[in-house]
Amino acid sequence: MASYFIGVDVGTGSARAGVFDLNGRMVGQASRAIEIYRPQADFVEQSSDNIWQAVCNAVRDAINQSDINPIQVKGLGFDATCSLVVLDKEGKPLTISPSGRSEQNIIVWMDHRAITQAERINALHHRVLDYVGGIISPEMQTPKLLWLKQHMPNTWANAGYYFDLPDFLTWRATGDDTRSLCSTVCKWTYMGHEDKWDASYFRQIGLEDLLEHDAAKIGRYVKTMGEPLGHGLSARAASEMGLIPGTAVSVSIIDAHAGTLGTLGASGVSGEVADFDRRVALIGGTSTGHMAISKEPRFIGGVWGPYYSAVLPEYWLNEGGQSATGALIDHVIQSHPCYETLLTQAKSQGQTIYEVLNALLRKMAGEPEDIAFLTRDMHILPYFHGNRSPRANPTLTGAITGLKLSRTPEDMALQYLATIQAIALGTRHIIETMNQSGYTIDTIMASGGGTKNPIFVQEHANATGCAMLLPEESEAMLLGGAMMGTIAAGVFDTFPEAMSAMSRIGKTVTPQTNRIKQYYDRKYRVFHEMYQDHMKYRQLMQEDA
Ligand SMILES: Nc1ncnc2c1ncn2[C@@H]1O[C@H](COP(=O)(O)OP(=O)(O)O)[C@@H](O)[C@H]1O
Ligand SMILES: O=C(CO)[C@@H](O)[C@@H](O)COP(=O)(O)O
Repeated sequence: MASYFIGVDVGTGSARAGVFDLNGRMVGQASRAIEIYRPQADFVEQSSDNIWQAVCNAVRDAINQSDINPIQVKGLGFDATCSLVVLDKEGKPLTISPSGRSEQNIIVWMDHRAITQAERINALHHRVLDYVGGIISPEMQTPKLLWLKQHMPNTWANAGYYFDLPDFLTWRATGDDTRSLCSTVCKWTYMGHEDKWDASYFRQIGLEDLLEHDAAKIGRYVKTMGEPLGHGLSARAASEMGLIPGTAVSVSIIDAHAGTLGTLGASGVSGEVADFDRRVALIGGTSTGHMAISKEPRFIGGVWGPYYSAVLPEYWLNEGGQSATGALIDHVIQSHPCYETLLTQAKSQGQTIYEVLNALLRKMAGEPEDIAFLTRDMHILPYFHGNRSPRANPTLTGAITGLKLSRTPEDMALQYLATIQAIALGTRHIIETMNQSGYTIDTIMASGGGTKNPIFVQEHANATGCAMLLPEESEAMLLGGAMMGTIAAGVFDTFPEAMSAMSRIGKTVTPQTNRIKQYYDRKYRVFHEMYQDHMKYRQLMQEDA
């Protein structure tokens, strides 16, 4: 009987499961929506019970769809967004919300309630900040924990566990509360290269209580991805998922990092080999992550990391990112007066709204090579949810120039295109910054929901001048999770082995023409000027105050 491996991926909008064979071919897949609450501006919350239920249902559906016997499943790997889960001492959900509802027990990664706490931490210039790009982000866990301590003393007093969402999932699956090196290094300031928490940091920021009892609440045991947890799947979780108790479960990973496992080492039919200095993995979902790895630590201001062994053992990860990309595209189109009309049209044609907008752009341009030029007079500064990299400023905001008194579908298509182009220019800015610090990136290994969109992919190639390599298996996060399951089950010994057996390049998209390159060079200048103008406005208004 053939063996199969399951990857579970919890993104911002849904929980997904995929069943894979040892060649990395997916034989079954399912997805379930998850709830999201926004009780006030900058607050974004979820429920760990709701997410666990969605995970179990997705796993059951994926197995049914794949038509395999659960006994053939030999290993599982979980990935998820790096959101903060809070449980009481019995392991029950504990509120983190102004609503007071215990179901709302997750502060989602994109929540910006802790901007003040992050600023306070940054003012201390502690050495752990050297390992997060020089500036801690309110999207990371220690500012959020500080916010909780200051604003929700009851929750603070009653909390028994603080988990990164991926680690919550493996704890719920196995009963083992070991934490992942990926989450703890990337989001919790664990010093992976020294294999310890830095007590002086926790003391300085006022969270020294978290290190009591061997840091039991935030991570007493920290292990590398691929290591098996406890005795595998517990009887309870196995019955919830329709699997066999004892099935191997790997230490978890963050979603973008699983996408990196699923793509960064992929080989190609034309003999492409993985040169990690030249490759960046781009995971385009609600946000976008830009992941590059090196043998030596590279300290790049405004780019998260260097993170030791956060994706591949003994490699340092530099993680660039944009906090709102898919979320920004959706925000711009959903805010347009033509949204409902185009959505109805898309549904009646059995298409997505992106397909309808892409078709409209093709019609407006005449030739596919002319699409980029449609926005000569429309430019967007894409910092609607701050800038994660390389400016590392969560307080920045967005801007659009070139608006008219127009409310036509064509006008909506232009705003949609200009948004994609601005996001692509943000990626160019991040790659340029990485290339000033030792990388020679000219190849983007692309995955995530945004890369289902051919215009998103083509405009990223045009704006950056890089080749976009799309994996044969588009669900790269699920594949990365399944790879971890193969290692936990002892099928492969190392990630490079699993990567070369299970991931392949499917398609390459290259920049279109030299004329488009020159056009994007000009748009890139506008992109920078818009930021400078934005800062000038701020300065002017501060003088006014
Ligand atoms: N079929 C599609 N065509 C174009 N864009 C898509 C498609 N599906 C998803 N997207 C884009 O991808 C984003 C979500 O990506 P996804 O990887 O599913 O998200 P997450 O992992 O954050 O839950 C959406 O906001 C949307 O912009
Ligand atoms: O911070 C990170 C990754 O390190 C977040 O952007 C990430 O977890 C959110 O992922 P999605 O955009 O939902 O795929």
